Amino acid sequence: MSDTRSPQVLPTRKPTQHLERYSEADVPTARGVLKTIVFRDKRNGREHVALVVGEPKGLEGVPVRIHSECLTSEVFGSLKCDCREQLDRALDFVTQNGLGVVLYLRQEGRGIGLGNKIKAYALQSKGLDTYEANRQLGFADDLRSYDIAAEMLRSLDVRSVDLITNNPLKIAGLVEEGVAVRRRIPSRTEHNPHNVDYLKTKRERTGHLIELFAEDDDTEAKAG
Ligand SMILES: Nc1nc2c(ncn2[C@@H]2O[C@H](COP(=O)(O)OP(=O)(O)OP(=O)(O)O)[C@@H](O)[C@H]2O)c(=O)[nH]1
Ligand SMILES: [Zn+2]
Repeated sequence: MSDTRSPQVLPTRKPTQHLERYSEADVPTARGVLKTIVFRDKRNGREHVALVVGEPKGLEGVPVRIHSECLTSEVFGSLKCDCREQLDRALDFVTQNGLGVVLYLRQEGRGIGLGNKIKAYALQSKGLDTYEANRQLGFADDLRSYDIAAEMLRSLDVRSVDLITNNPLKIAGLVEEGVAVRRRIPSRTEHNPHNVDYLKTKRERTGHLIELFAEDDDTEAKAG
């Protein structure tokens, strides 16, 4: 992953306080020790996790991945999306860097939940794309909110973030919640025959900054 500078936008929204910092412990993993902090949402009891490497307190430009739960890929190895690989790459990055935070948010299926995501997959197997399937089920394209992530970052006293993402709406959502985003770090993953349409749809419908093919690099190089 390499750094791509983007201008910082000033925060706009008043901070919320929905989370209780509930528990924390050091957890040994194959990549090294991850300080694991659980936050509980007082509104619904949902538990979100901050995995912390190093001491980000008071620092600017902390590498941060805000990752939305995807049980199907992360636990069962589904090839329909690139979530598991994005999580793996982000954990590689922060552990090798010796500093960084991965926020693991329980917003499965962009917020519609596991059961509805599987309903959406059933519709996709009949030809709908990921957003059309959501709409047919009566949901908006993306139900996630970034107030939770912003609150977690405030609790960790992270001053500004270098965000590991391809999603410009995620950057905008965070800034709106008062997080200073210093730059974007692209989240590069491989495509496969099962997820290539999903990745293309994200790129076309929500402007995800994904390079899928070799010619994408050529186009960018020519444009630049
Ligand atoms: N509703 C729905 N959710 C999906 C589908 N495929 C993956 N997801 C969920 O999408 C979430 C990940 O969001 P993405 O839009 O892939 O990526 P992002 O987090 O917005 O952007 P990045 O930061 O670049 O990864 C996870 O919670 C997945 O469970 C789908 O077909 N339908
Ligand atoms: Zn996924």
